[in-house]
Amino acid sequence: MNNEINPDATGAFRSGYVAILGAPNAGKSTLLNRMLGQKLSITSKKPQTTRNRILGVVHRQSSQMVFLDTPGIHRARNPLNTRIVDAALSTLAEVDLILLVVDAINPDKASEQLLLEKLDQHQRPVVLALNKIDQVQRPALLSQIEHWSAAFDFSAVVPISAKRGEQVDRLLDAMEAALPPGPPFFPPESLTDLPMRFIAAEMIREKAIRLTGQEIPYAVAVTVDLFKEEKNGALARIHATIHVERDSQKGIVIGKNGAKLKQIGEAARQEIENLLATKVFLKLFVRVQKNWTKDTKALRKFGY
Ligand SMILES: Nc1nc2c(ncn2[C@@H]2O[C@H](COP(=O)(O)OP(=O)(O)OP(=O)(O)O)[C@@H](O)[C@H]2O)c(=O)[nH]1
Repeated sequence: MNNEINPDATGAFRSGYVAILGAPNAGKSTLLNRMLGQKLSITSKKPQTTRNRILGVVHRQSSQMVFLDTPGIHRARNPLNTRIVDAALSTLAEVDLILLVVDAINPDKASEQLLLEKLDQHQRPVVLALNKIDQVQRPALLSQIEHWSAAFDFSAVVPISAKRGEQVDRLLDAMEAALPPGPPFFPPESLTDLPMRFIAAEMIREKAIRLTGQEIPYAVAVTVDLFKEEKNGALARIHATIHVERDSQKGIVIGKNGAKLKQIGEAARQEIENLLATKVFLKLFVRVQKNWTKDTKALRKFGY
């Protein structure tokens, strides 16, 4: 065991895998980023931007939590959504604890009902985070706490603001208490075991979605075609392709005289440089792949 890890007074160290579940837009990515203290999962004002399972590790003095970030569970309407739901549900069998995030401003009753039914079958401890309390009046919050406490036998119900970081420590305390005793899975310095090329692809996808505003829907995927570290890691050469569904979307992503693509590349490059702590040469391409969100074969290629 590493010297930096100090078991609590009883000598018990707790560890476990944690699945983050919740309706689209509940704030799962924001909360995960807050807990990890570093931006890994992507956030956006539009729902359903998290399509991949992201593994991050939170180290505390007396516990270690390994997070599996899952996409929002909602009713599947096309093959992409079916895969999202399958991925989210299959995560439950692998974890020691489930963290359910609910948007306290706009609880998505249908999604949450579906979720609670699934959670019942899994017999795992569930901690409920009632998120976005910065936007909710106290009486409304109290009635929500009552509602959820009656709806399910949660290990704990903790009101939080992921955005402001309010009560997030209390949430981590409650989660820690619900974990089984056990040694840490990873050395303390590991924030994530995600390969860097995956992180790079996520950063580019986030910038493409953010910088094209409302014009580009979820029909955006990014593949990293080349990721080469040079000069003993002082430089990373990255070639990536932004895949869209239609010619019109390609035009939007490229922009007038290539201005938009340049902006996306610049923003993504800076973020990847910060994360890798190296200089990055980033080259972006845009490709039209008709109907990729409906095409199961294409989905597999993009890793969904
Ligand atoms: N007011 C407020 N807004 C929040 C809070 N936490 C998250 N949000 C906002 O809610 C929106 C959705 O947050 P995300 O973290 O992307 O939500 P998500 O659950 O990961 O969404 P999906 O990827 O669609 O599953 C973003 O605009 C966040 O800024 C909070 O505590 N308070």
